[in-house]
Amino acid sequence: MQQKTFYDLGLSKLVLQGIEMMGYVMPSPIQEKAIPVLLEGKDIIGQAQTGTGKTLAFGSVLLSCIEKSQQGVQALILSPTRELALQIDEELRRIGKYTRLSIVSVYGGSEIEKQIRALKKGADIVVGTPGRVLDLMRRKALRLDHVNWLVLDEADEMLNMGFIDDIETILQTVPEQRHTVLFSATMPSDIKKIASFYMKEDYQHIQIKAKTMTASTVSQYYFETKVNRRFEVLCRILDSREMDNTIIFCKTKRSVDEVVAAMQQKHYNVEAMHGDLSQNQRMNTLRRFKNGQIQYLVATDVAARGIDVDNISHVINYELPQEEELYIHRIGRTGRANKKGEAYSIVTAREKNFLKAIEKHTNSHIEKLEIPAIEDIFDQKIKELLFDVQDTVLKGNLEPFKKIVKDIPAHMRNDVMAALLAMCYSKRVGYNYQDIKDIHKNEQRLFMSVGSMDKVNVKDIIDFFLRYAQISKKDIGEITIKRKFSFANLTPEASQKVLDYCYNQKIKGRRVRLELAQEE
Ligand SMILES: Nc1ncnc2c1ncn2[C@@H]1O[C@H](COP(=O)(O)OP(=O)(O)OP(=O)(O)O)[C@@H](O)[C@H]1O
Ligand SMILES: [Mg+2]
Repeated sequence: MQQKTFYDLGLSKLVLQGIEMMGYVMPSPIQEKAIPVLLEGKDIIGQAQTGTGKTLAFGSVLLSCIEKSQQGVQALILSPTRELALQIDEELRRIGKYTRLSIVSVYGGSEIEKQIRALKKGADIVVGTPGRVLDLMRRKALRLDHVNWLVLDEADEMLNMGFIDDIETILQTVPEQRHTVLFSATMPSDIKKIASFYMKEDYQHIQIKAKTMTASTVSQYYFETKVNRRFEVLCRILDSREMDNTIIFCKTKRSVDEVVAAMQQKHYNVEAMHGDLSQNQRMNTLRRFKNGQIQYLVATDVAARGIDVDNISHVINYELPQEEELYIHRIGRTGRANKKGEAYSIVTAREKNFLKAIEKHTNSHIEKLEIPAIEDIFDQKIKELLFDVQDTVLKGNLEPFKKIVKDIPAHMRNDVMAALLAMCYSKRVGYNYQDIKDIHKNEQRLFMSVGSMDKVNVKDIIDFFLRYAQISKKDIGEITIKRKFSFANLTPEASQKVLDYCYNQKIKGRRVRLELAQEE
């Protein structure tokens, strides 16, 4: 059977024009199946893997069916987060570019007055988060009595405990004679039961069956490590791989902040994303991430559902999520619209069982990888360096430098080139190659020492700091070891270096404390 094009589905001419402008030719499987049924007027639960175009599946139908009228809001789309509401709004505007329907999005953390004014001007479609929708209803700025289409995006999340009361209240004011449309990549059976309660009896569950529940284009791996080595493993992954945009997920806001601070100390281009940040900060961060100004985003699960950034090459679970479903949504931020992506999870021995449960639940294979070695980091960084060299050659304007090269005796050029590479290398990674090898060797010993105060091998630690901070023994005066360490008489720069190091490795706050005291 020949695959259908968008023209075969029954969408309106203006919507087809919009889709054409977006550059899409073939509908995805969920679009092909769901659009005709929705156009017939049936209620549906649409379930398909992450990144397979569910937004356009419902968006194109709403925009085809709704006609401009003065009656009030005709469609309400609810989403669990502000970012997602805004993203749906943007996608609808692209699809509906030629329809002249007015779309207003409403979400918390943003000036309500502005949203009230926008609604007053007349909205055909409203996209919003439940909290803000309720608020606007109570202020009588948003009336839902002409709503004919109700869409719950990320339906299972919306019908979950956290949102259900709000959804119930909203539903009581939406006319019963309406189309109810639910979409998500996941639909646990207990939630499906709740869902059916809100839908017409003859609703259809349209499910695009795939071998796995996780996106087929995402390869999944895990690294096993000890709890206190998580950050080190994260850095090794980041340093040994070629990555575009990458999202790193943590369980709590606090660990997001900790990871971001530690990464920034190491000069990664990284920002945080979680619910405690202001709406402006969140929007700003997401925008900069989307246009590539930020390479790494460390986030809680607020960024797990629905967020569509097209150049995310990797997702890393710094910590596993609470639920199996969330794993599916998290790693679904990569491998979207048929692109390839990779997902890594950093797990401890204790979490292995849960990882196995995720594998079983999603019917996917999560392959174990060895923690990247220093040599892997070396290979990757040299590759990046040589790439930059190539770029510089292409850009040209090297005449003054070429003159110098000419003067270097031929038999020395190899050495000089190697030295130049070594210099660039140490600049790029912060230390020279031999040193990193030693640091990592000692670091392991240090980590072992961290656990038990009594057995700390003081000499190892001191040697290690001497090497790292590139200071000589004479820079250090007395070292007192009581219940705390005290490095007396360090030069301020040396102190700073040691402090930076401690901070990086998150020894700070653990049982070993290094106290740096200046001479009195
Ligand atoms: N027919 C199509 N051809 C190519 N790209 C498409 C098509 N339909 C949608 N897309 C694009 O694919 C990307 C993913 O779509 P969308 O965000 O709707 O996925 P989703 O199924 O809702 O995923 P999630 O479960 O993560 O919310 C978007 O950038 C969208 O514009
Ligand atoms: Mg979606």
